[in-house]
Amino acid sequence: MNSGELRVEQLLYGYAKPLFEPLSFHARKGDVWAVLGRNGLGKSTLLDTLTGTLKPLGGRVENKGGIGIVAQHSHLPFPYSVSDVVLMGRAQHVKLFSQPRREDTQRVTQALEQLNIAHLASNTFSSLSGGQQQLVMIARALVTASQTLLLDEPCSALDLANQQVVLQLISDLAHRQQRGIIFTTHDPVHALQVATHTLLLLPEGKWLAGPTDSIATEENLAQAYGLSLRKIGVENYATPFIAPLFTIER
Ligand SMILES: Nc1ncnc2c1ncn2[C@@H]1O[C@H](COP(=O)(O)OP(=O)(O)OP(=O)(O)O)[C@@H](O)[C@H]1O
Repeated sequence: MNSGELRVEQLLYGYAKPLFEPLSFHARKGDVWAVLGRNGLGKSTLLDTLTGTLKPLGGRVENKGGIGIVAQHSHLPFPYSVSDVVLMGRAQHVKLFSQPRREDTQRVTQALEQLNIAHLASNTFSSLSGGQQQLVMIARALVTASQTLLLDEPCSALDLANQQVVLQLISDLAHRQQRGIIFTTHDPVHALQVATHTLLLLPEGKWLAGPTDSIATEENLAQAYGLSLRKIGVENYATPFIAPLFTIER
């Protein structure tokens, strides 16, 4: 197994009983996996199981190179500055009670610049908006050594432009740095834009996993969301949009 790989075999996960039929998929380095599915179906619980926070009820999760996670919401108990929060991502590199090296602080500055939040470096993390906090936690993930990164709804609090910044970073992390990425989202367009592979969680414990083109089809998405929808192409633009065929009654 290569660094940055994550293999899930016959995994049963959940709380009192499994949420899904045995789940198997293989995220290789350089892959971007999107996890799609309705509210409360088990996306966050899956990520918690992959990191080992939650014990599997059966089956196996194998990983090489370490797993880092960007949670949906982060509460920090002390008034840390934004740059300190990102520096925590270098914990494996900075020895306890020693000063960070120049390389560590450079990486932190670079990550803040990549996310267009360098101007917030000395602000207190808890004083930021939800979306700004989300960007800081993604910056922290950028500077970690973990070769597999899990991101729980990384775009949920972001405006349209910042969603694209984060999706571009996800793509860069996979393709340029050859990390393995798994992210959850409620927007199937995000999967179509950046995910090489998709895990689609369906009702009644069913699931589908494989290359995004073959999984995120109109038919499968309609089944997942219980809604008719169409993929609509835009000229000179690679990614189709998803339009729900739903009319609001007035
Ligand atoms: N600590 C817990 N103990 C028992 N059941 C839980 C616990 N946390 C979550 N659940 C249940 O597990 C199921 C999956 O929850 P999870 O948070 O993984 O869903 P999700 O797909 O991430 O949802 P959303 O899209 O709304 O964020 C839900 O039915 C939820 O009520």
